[in-house]
Amino acid sequence: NTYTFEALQESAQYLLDRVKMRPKIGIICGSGMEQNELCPGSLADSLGNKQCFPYEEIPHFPVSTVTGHQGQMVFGYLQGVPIMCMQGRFHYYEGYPLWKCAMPVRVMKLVGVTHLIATNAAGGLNPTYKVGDIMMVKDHVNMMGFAGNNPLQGPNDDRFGPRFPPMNKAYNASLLEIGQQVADEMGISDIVHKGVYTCLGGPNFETVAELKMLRMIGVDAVGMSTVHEVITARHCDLTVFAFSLITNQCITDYENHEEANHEEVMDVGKSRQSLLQEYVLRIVMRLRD
Ligand SMILES: Cc1cc2[nH]c(=O)nc(N)n2n1
Repeated sequence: NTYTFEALQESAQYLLDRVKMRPKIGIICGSGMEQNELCPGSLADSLGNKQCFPYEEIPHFPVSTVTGHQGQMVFGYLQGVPIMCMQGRFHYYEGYPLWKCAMPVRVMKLVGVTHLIATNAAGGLNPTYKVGDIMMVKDHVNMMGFAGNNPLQGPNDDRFGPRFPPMNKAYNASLLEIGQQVADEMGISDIVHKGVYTCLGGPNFETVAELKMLRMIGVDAVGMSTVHEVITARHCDLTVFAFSLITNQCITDYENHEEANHEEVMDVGKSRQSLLQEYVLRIVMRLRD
């Protein structure tokens, strides 16, 4: 892991020198596999007097050579609340090691962020989930970690956190409560669920056999991000809330010849954009109070 504490301090300092605000909330805007931008330009655009920093401008940030679309760190105000928002993230399937994918979380920490809201697109494995539903993550299965692929492997820097961080309370209970209350307020509790998320390396989608196995171990939604960012966030003691937009229903029987097609997934993302923004905004407002 070439991102020493000092290197990441330089990344953070670069930003701190250029923005006056000191955000306490960091948002990772999901964009699963070039699918819908969960945190569309519009969320970042709706930030008041925002400042954008393309990743390649920030010292030590990974350069997204693969995806083509340049990610950026956006600072701005959401209804008066200072926010630091990652627009576009790094994925393992693009060729970045997990510690590279998760380094922006440590930069958020060094900028002074205390709360992380992570969003992603995921396949719905729980049969009660519909395309377009939201699943608040109540727990995760670190599938890649089972094989030892972990963002924290290698020497530990105690300035970030402990060598053996607990993960039993990774997803903050009061934030989950707030997420539920906001869903109730918005009258969308019929499409908001609480479930278990797992992250696979990708880039391929899963086979039926793999999905059956994941279902057996209690997974409700499957994606290719978020777990390593949350592990890194908990390591440095950020309070975490995460949710998935269900962009397709995982096919768990051999007779069903449907396939998640890109267009359908994009439409889902677009159709849910304003609802997701409203959802995140209300949660942010509650955090401020
Ligand atoms: C972003 C995303 C969406 C899906 N759908 C799926 O069935 N399996 C996945 N791994 N992912 N990941």
